[in-house]
Amino acid sequence: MEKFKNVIIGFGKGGKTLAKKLSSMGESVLVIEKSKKMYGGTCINIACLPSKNLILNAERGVEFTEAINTKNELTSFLRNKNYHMVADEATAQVLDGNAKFISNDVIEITLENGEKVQVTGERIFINTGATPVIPNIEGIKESQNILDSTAAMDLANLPKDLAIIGGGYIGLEFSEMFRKYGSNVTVLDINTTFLPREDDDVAQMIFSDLKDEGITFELGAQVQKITDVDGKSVIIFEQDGRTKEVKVDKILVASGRKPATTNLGLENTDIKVDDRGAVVIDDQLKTSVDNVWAIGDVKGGLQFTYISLDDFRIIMNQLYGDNSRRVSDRTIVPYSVFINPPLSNVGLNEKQAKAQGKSYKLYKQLVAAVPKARVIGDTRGIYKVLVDETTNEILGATIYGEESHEVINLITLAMKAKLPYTMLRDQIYTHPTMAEALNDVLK
Ligand SMILES: Cc1cc2nc3c(=O)[nH]c(=O)nc-3n(C[C@H](O)[C@H](O)[C@H](O)COP(=O)(O)OP(=O)(O)OC[C@H]3O[C@@H](n4cnc5c(N)ncnc54)[C@H](O)[C@@H]3O)c2cc1C
Ligand SMILES: NC(=O)c1ccc[n+]([C@@H]2O[C@H](COP(=O)([O-])OP(=O)(O)OC[C@H]3O[C@@H](n4cnc5c(N)ncnc54)[C@H](O)[C@@H]3O)[C@@H](O)[C@H]2O)c1
Repeated sequence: MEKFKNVIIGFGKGGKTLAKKLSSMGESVLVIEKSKKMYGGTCINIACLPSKNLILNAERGVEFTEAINTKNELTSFLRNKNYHMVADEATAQVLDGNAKFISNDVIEITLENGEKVQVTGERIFINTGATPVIPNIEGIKESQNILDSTAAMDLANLPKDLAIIGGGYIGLEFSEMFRKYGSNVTVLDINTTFLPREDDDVAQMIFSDLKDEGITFELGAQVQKITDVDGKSVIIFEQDGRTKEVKVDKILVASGRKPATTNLGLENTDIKVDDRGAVVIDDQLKTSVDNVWAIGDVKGGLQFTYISLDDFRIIMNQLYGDNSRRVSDRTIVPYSVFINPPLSNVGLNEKQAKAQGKSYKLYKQLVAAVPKARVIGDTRGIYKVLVDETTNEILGATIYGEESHEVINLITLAMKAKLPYTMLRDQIYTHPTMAEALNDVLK
């Protein structure tokens, strides 16, 4: 049985970065990836980058099938680049196959031709990502019109009528994207509140803007049954005690993603998983077995590419650094939902600050007051920044507005560096930019 210093299961963000780093240091590294179409992992092939490319091209008015072709060219370029980034290292190897633990330190790989090989690793890293949750709805398995986000980005034709089950990250980003390409879109969410974690005023603005774009929302919708009729699908759902239905060409299921641990053979090991199937880790990403770590979505918690990348940093710091990094020191994590304009957040919003009993000063301003928003021609949205009354440090910010996905990183930096909010207020910014709004917002 071949032994490697490092075995990485799954070509995910953290894993590939680790593979590149460790092999460039001369260590032997084996990366096992079950699909040739997934070299480089989820983000570049079927998630962040293709979806944002499609979202942008929808904004630019590109026709749907042309946009899908452009997206395919992009992913194929990135896949090839990512493969070579690892495989071209002298001490690294990429093996195509499905990996499964058969003991704490032995992994069996089923190759494409059905042949099985076993390897062992001095260190093993699980980086298998997450897969869509398919809710238990009558008829969902039988319907020919069900899509996950991957299939939705590979459609040959634009669906005239599209339903989306789930109004979270994927549901919102895809609803707007398909609407812009020309589909009639209905979003069904089981929750009665739209974006329940966001402040009510922000959620209300987004809700009204998306509805103005022509998207239909059915909140508090309990989907009961899906039936295919003449090539279309009828979705029956309960809402406020009434039975309703919607007939569509395709149904995108976007009701969450769960850690990819099924069929990984973890039952053959002492690696613990929680009741949601996530690999249980300690504060340094170690599993319950010595020398086995988990990276990225597979360990549960926040599902973002940049979290997987930061997992890589924690592991490198442990193996070759001063061993100071911990998962629990990752307290300031921003996010952006790439609707248009984007919604971005870092730290506490008002709802959370109130729930925690924090006293805060609130600075807020409508995007309409920002010159750059006029230049862009989209004045929708709001800036909200919460400041600690005693320390003057920023507790959190929500920006719904053009380029918020860039501006939020500036605020994140200020929070991380524990800068007083006055530093951002009095900063010299280039003009015209959305960032310069902080001069006025924080007054
Ligand atoms: C549509 C969509 C849009 C998203 N947009 C964003 C965004 O804008 N920004 C953001 O930060 N995040 C976004 N995310 C989330 C982001 O994609 C994930 O958090 C991130 O890709 C997780 O990376 P990872 O390192 O956990 O592993 P992944 O990149 O998921 O890699 C796991 C790899 O393991 C392989 N694998 C699985 N099981 C096995 C096995 N048994 N043997 C061998 N190989 C195996 C898989 O084929 C896969 O290539 C999005 C997700 C989706 C679905
Ligand atoms: N911009 C980004 O960073 C980005 C973009 C896309 C995805 N992602 C990541 O991918 C993950 C998965 O995205 P997602 O949108 O699938 O999950 P999500 O958790 O964001 O949203 C799931 C939604 O589905 C609803 N839901 C659940 N079960 C339902 C049911 N039976 N019927 C109707 N509605 C139901 C929930 O109420 C929720 O609103 C996210 O958690 C996020 O971390 C990130």
